[in-house]
Amino acid sequence: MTTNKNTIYYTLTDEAPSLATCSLLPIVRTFTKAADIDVKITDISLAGRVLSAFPENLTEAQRVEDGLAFLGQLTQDPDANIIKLPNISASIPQLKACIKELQAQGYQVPDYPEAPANADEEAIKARYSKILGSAVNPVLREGNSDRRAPPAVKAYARKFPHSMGKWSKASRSHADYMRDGDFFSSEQSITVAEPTQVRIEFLDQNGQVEVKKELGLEKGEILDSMRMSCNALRAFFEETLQDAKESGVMWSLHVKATMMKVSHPIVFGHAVTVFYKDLFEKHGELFKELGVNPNNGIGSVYDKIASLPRSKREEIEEDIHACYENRPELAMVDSVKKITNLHVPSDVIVDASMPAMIRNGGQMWGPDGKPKDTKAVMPESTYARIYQEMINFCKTNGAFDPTTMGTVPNVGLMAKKAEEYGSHDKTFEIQAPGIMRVVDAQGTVLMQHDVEVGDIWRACQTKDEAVRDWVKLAVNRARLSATPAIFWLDAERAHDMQLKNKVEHYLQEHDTQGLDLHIMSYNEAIRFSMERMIRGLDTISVTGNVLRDYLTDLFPIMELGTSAKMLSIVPMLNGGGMYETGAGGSAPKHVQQVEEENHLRWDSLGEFLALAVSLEDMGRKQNNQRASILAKTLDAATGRLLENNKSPSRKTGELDNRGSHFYLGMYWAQEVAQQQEDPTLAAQFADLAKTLAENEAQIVAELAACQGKPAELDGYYHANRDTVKKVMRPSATLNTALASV
Ligand SMILES: NC(=O)C1=CN([C@@H]2O[C@H](COP(=O)(O)OP(=O)(O)OC[C@H]3O[C@@H](n4cnc5c(N)ncnc54)[C@H](OP(=O)(O)O)[C@@H]3O)[C@@H](O)[C@H]2O)C=CC1
Ligand SMILES: O=C(O)CCC(=O)C(=O)O
Ligand SMILES: [Mg+2]
Repeated sequence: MTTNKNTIYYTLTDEAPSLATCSLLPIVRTFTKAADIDVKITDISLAGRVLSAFPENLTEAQRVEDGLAFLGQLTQDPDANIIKLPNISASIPQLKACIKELQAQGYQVPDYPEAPANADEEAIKARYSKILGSAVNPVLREGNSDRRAPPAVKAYARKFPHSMGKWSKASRSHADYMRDGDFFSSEQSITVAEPTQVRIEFLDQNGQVEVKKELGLEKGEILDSMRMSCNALRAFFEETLQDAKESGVMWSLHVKATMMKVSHPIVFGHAVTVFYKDLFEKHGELFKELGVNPNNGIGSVYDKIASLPRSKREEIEEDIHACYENRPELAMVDSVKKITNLHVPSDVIVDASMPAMIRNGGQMWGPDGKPKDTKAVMPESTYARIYQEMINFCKTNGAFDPTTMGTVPNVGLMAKKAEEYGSHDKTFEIQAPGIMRVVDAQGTVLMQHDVEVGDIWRACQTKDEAVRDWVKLAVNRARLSATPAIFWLDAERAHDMQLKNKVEHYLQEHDTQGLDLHIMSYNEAIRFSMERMIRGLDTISVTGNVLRDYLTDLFPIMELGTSAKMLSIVPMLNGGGMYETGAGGSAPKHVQQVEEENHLRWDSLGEFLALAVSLEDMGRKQNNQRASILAKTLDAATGRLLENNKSPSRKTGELDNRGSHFYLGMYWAQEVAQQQEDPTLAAQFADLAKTLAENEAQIVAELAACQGKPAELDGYYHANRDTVKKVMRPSATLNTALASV
């Protein structure tokens, strides 16, 4: 691998962020080339990953580099400097749609074989399984996570607060979770003293052993195992549905089928077959023949029945509608298009969906398009309880106030596929009654669970090195921000107690004098943080991987309206840096708005913040003074952009993503032109600063003129880059000004 120390690797991803990149990069490169920095695009989009997985199916000209493999290696390089935008963590329906689009464009990639009929199809499925779900982040995140709202961003939220729904004390919204039979209630955990080999085995009722997986564990590594009972899960869904029906509250499901890519789609599938029980009972045989997969949502039924004769299809559709009669109202993703919460597993993703509901006064959208109180069902009680705590808090204290509230940054454990990130190949849906167990080389049983058909069993690994680095990061962050830091570790969780030992041990490696560090259970920790937050005080949350994911949407969405405005840094274990843009996803709804009205409401603030720290790092590590100047001036420009409220508006016709990029470019050019550390550099940008300021009205008008009409992108997952460039760069005046530098 040849890498250049003066290169920033900027990822090309999917949906809204990839559109934004087409407009932002030409501006960024205008600046970075003055510091001899190359900003290179690396394709890790879903379509790019599909294409690179099947080179033999493509012509020479169609083949693409495996961007993810390249960046995966780069993460080990101490000079790595990567800017990572959010990418699609694909559900099966998203993957299939992407494949279909590529095939229509002439790429002969194979169909996704849901039920492989032979060895070839097995092999194809195995290749695709590496692309499904959270397939990018665990590979690139070779470090722990440091996510926070910089002071300028907090100041912006205080000056221009987003709207918050009102919380009524009489709200009936609540989180509902399993009280027994879930992963939480069965979790076991060990730490191995020395490097060792273990086997994950299934022991059937006849005493036959099947080795499911062999694992090498490092010294000090933590291994967890847990079981979710299928019967308990289904009974729980049925109870929650009946309870919601009787009490007249809406029902919604919140899982993370992308990150927990094996276990949560199965959980989602059970919700579908319990909610539409009568339908699946009546048509079970036919659905099996048609290949309906409830784990893909009720959308899978609609897909598969499309080929049936009209009368049969209508009968089934009527049976679907009949299910709604006996069930509570179901939360909707799009009530106009009749897309429910159970349509596809990637539409409602808990990290974003629960905060959105809480921000909205505890309500979600009902089938009639009206906001309603809802029962938010999250089977895994491990994490669901924090949402109930926040709901209780809002019922008592009212909605949070963005103009006065403090902030809760996060230091999250995720390096080296920590915790759930590494669970995919160690998660099993049980096929027969028996025992799942972890056995060492000597045959000693280290952990075991009785299991029944349909249960989900999973194991997770956490490396000692990752924990040690996480503790260090927490101590440094607490010191740098002079803020109390809470380790969220639950005394009732076996895994957390293993972690606690390590935390206590590794804290001794640091000077913690004067720091305010605590270890608290999740409920205590969230209450403590919220109590402080409404008094304007800040509290760092130091958490495991799933809470990292959940909290870095939950708090920012209350504080800033969106997690897109977070600074999100991954200091890599080997010394390199990855700078993520915000803490949110790829905003599919935003693309729809572009297609319909040519307005992109994506806020690139996360990209601006990430680029500034990336340049700062480049300046320091490569001794590139111009990079340091660009970092400082970019920060100042971002501050002005926030101060003057030049962020994208949600409304078509008003300033959008492209307009905010123009303002960033103008302010940045002005800041560079004004600085005195490097007069040659200042002179280089004086003309641009002047031209952009003089043509501000003209450029803004050109950027507004294109809006209000549909925009054709020639593809969704694999849009034509030239077409997208035209759509995203409609101002001739701006383009000419940039080209002249
Ligand atoms: N780091 C990563 O790679 C991540 C990837 N994902 C992936 O993203 C996709 C969508 O996930 P989803 O759970 O819907 O979450 P998103 O964060 O994409 O969307 C939730 C909502 O957040 C708001 N939002 C997010 N980013 C921005 C932004 N930059 N500017 C303005 N508003 C923003 C939008 O609200 P509004 O509609 O009100 O404008 C959006 O509809 C999935 O494929 C998921 O797998 C998700 C999280 C992280
Ligand atoms: O890896 C993923 O699928 C999602 C990651 C995510 O949501 C996050 O890091 O906040
Ligand atoms: Mg997230």
